[in-house]
Order: sequence, then C-alpha cells, then structure tokens
Amino acid sequence: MSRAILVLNAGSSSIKFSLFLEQGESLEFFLGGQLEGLYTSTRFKAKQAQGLLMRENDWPQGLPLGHDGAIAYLADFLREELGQHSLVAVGHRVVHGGLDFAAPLRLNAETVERLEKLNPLAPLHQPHNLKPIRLLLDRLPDLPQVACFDTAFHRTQPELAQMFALPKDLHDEGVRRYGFHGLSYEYIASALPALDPAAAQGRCVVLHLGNGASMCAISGGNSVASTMGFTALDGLPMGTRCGALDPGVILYLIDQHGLDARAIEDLLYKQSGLLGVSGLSSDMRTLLASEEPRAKLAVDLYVYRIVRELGSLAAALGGLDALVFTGGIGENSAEIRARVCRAVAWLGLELNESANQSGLARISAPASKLSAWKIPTDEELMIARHTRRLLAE
Ligand SMILES: Nc1ncnc2c1ncn2[C@@H]1O[C@H](COP(=O)(O)OP(=O)(O)O)[C@@H](O)[C@H]1O
Ligand SMILES: CC(=O)OP(=O)(O)O
Ligand SMILES: [Mg+2]
Repeated sequence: MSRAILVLNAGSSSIKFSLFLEQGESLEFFLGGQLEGLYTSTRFKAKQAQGLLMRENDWPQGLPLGHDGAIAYLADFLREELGQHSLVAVGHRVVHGGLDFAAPLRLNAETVERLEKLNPLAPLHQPHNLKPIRLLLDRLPDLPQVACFDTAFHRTQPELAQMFALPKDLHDEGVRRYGFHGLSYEYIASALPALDPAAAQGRCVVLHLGNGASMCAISGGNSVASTMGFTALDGLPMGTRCGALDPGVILYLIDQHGLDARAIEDLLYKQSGLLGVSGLSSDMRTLLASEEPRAKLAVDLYVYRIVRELGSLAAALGGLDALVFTGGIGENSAEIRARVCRAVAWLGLELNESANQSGLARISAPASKLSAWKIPTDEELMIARHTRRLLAE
C-alpha cells in the first residue's frame, strides 16, 4: 500500500488527471487520462503506466457531462482503481497566481476566493481550475489540496521584462506581464541538465506549442522573458487565441463595430488564432493535412510569429545555446519543428532532418552551433512534486 497524490488539470472542456504513488524519494506514475468534450460530446480515457489502456467511455450524443458530472465520474473511477492505496493530497494546475501567489500553495476557502478574483484574467482557465477545488473543499474538507501556478516560474524575470509602458500606477496594481505555462517550463528546465548540461546552465528558449502556445527564455534554469503577458492571450497565435495584437485593434472594434468587452473576449479567445485565420480548424493536424490556401496561411503565420519571437527572446538572452520544442504540436509535429529550425539557420542552428523525423530527443546536427531538442513535457509530474514537497513542510 502506497501514499497517492492525485493531480488535476481542469480546462474549459476537459479534465486531465494523473495519479502518482510515493515510492521512497521518487514519484511513480500509476494511472492517468482525461475526460474531454465536456458540454459537447464527452469521452473518457484512462491509461496505466507503460501506456496500457484501462478504460474508454463515450457518452451518447446529446448527453454530455459538465464539470460537476465529470468530477463525480472521476471520483467513482478513482475510488475503484485506488484499491488499497491511500489518497493523501490533490495537486491542481491553476493558471493565474496574480501578484500575491508566486509559489505553490495549500488551499482553503479564503485563498480560493482570492484566486477567483483572477477569473477575468484567464477566462478560459481559471474558473475551471478552481471549480473542482471548491467541490472537493466542500465534500472532503480534510483532504489537503495544493495549487501550482502557471505564472510562478516566471517571477524570476527582471522587472523590465515584466513591465508594460503604461502609467506606473497600473503596474503597481498588478497590470504587468506574468507569463504562463510555467509548470511546463519548470519541468523542461529540470529535464535539460541530463541532456545538455552546458545549455541548461546557459541560455535556452523553450517553445511550448500546445493548444495554448508560448515561448520562454531561460537563463541558468530561470525564466527571464516570455511571450505571454498579463493574460494567456499574448504572444503566439494559438488554436483559437490571437496572440500579440496592436491594442489599437481593440479600440477600433469598440468604436467601429460596437463590440462590448464580452464580444471582444469571445473574438480574441475563441474565434481567432489558427481557427480564425484558416476558417477551418484550431487543430494543427487538420491544417497540415489540408490543401486549403487559408489553412496554409494559418500555418505560415504561426511559424512566422514563432520565428519573430525567437529573435526577440534570443536578444533578451544575449545569445542562444539551445532550443527546446514541447507541447502537443512541439512534441508531435516534425514539420513545424523543421520549419522553425530552418528559419533560424542564421542563428547557427543546423537541423538533423532524419533525427527530427524519427522522433529522437536531439534534433540538431553535431556541427550545429546551438543544440535543438524535442522533450515531452510533464506538467502533472511537476505538480505532484510540488504537492509532495508542500505536504512534507
Ligand atoms: N501529430 C501532430 N501534428 C500536429 N499537431 C499535433 C499533433 N498531435 C497533436 N497536435 C496538436 O497539439 C494540440 C494539443 O496540444 P496539447 O499540448 O495536448 O494541448 P493542451 O493545451 O490542451 O494541453 C492540438 O491542438 C493539436 O493541434
Ligand atoms: C495558459 C495556457 O494557455 O494553457 P493551455 O495551453 O493549457 O490552454
Ligand atoms: Mg496545455
């Protein structure tokens, strides 16, 4: 019998979960999976270690689960599968920690209320991250719950990197660049020393290219700049989010199109990015497989923006020793990796085409001036590590 830590990463349309067992000093992945298609067409999938499928379930069309139903289903599943292991804590991904929360935190009703105030700064994430926390606080008040913030890893950034050129009062109030995907970057920073110790101590840019996408400049293991800012809208175009935008566009939409805040929020978070440009899909797989000119345009813009941001982050670092691709697109699309690497050959990067195609970790050629890597991220393991550390305090 072991002590188990449950990790939850609740999004707007999915809940990802993982269960880790404490084995001496290490944490062993026991099982994990996700409920996706909440509110539309719900599917459940759970796998054991070694990727063995445990259970799959599809809900009938027209009868999807919402968040409450998903948590109830998950609770039943976990109760069955936990067996004799004992659940000692739940760790959660919470995307926004705002000004006040810069490190993992043991949760109670008061801290959850303070975190709910940040809902408007991450409307696609924060309310959904907090929902299962509230549910569990109500039903199992004695079960320790820990929040791990996507913003926390970036708090090492120099003040300049966190500033907008707005009146200073707004900065002091908290209107500043926070950066996100910090759990992913922290995991990559913890994995890189084993692969490339010199780069891990030096300067690298990590590209987290998932449904949400951002890039982070890391120096000696610490975040020094990121493409995401006050919210998870800034920087790269994403599945449905616009990325960096001239703020004048928002004034134009208000004045000329009569849009209000909610309509603009919907446009920028849900109708833009790959979906908006292609008019076809937010899924990179669909776009790469399509012959449609607009699908090609969306992918071209995606790569172009990545390459521009890479120049900016390399400048913030004063040079570059390594590039790391991660996230659903970064880990799985050899084509996107190749296009980015070829476009930054001027930095001295030489791609090893066959290594890139065959899925090796190192995708740069031996003679390349900087190394390039594909490393699968593990936000869940990072959360479990933080949760365990906090429990032991
Ligand atoms: N083989 C692939 N080629 C291109 N893109 C892929 C591939 N596999 C997954 N993706 C992309 O990864 C995205 C999801 O990334 P992921 O990091 O899992 O997202 P999330 O932010 O939800 O955690 C999907 O939108 C899909 O476009
Ligand atoms: C912060 C963020 O964009 O997260 P995700 O990629 O999970 O949407
Ligand atoms: Mg993600």
